[in-house]
Amino acid sequence: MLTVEALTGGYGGSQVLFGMDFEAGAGQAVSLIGRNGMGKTTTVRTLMGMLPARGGRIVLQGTLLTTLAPHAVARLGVGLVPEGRRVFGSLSVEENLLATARRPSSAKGWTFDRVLTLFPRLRERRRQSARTLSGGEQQMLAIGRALMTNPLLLVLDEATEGLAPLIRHEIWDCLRSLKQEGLTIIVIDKNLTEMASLLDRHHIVEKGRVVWSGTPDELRARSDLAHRYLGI
Ligand SMILES: Nc1ncnc2c1ncn2[C@@H]1O[C@H](COP(=O)(O)OP(=O)(O)OP(=O)(O)O)[C@@H](O)[C@H]1O
Repeated sequence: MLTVEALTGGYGGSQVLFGMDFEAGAGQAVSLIGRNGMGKTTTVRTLMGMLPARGGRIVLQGTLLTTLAPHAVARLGVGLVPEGRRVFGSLSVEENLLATARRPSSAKGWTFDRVLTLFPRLRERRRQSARTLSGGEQQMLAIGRALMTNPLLLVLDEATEGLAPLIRHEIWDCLRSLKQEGLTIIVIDKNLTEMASLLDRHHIVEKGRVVWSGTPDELRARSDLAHRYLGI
């Protein structure tokens, strides 16, 4: 579905990605984990076309993404829930959702009504401006906005950061049901235990490359890895 091969990139004079390699099969959920500053968000920005790749390839269902602009990547079916929940604060919940809406390609696609059914809290607050929502509600809105683009691949960068445990559980439940519907998911997150039941595979990122990958069970059995690469 998605293949990232030997990807290099960075900002101006500083190289951050030194040959990222990973895959997400159709309908799989995979993680990028690792300590701060190791290149996870930079990988996401490069995948989305927000930063140019300097080398390597990103291929989505046979299409090379590496040279495409962000709007073209989004149109091919990659939906991003960015770090820091960037919703439009002055717009209402409804306006935020309609701003990214794309006509569903099938009857099963995401519509305004379906997103509000997934997140009933947003239905109650549909006319409220986004900046007055709680952190958890803004995160639900950020996920809802990404779903309104009817993605094939959903990428979540620290989607549960700073949220209360109960709200985090709601978000994981939502991601599990999206996966059951066949969506492919990439998550960057620090909650290893909570994400385990969603994920098929973890990828540990260290200094701009994947240094280990395996199932959540395999990671659980390797406390040395968690200590060395995740600082746990
Ligand atoms: N806009 C930028 N300009 C220059 N350097 C940047 C920029 N954004 C990030 N970096 C640097 O790139 C490196 C990787 O950052 P990145 O955000 O990809 O890490 P990360 O693994 O996602 O960590 P975190 O969990 O802290 O977000 C860091 O050294 C960071 O300081």
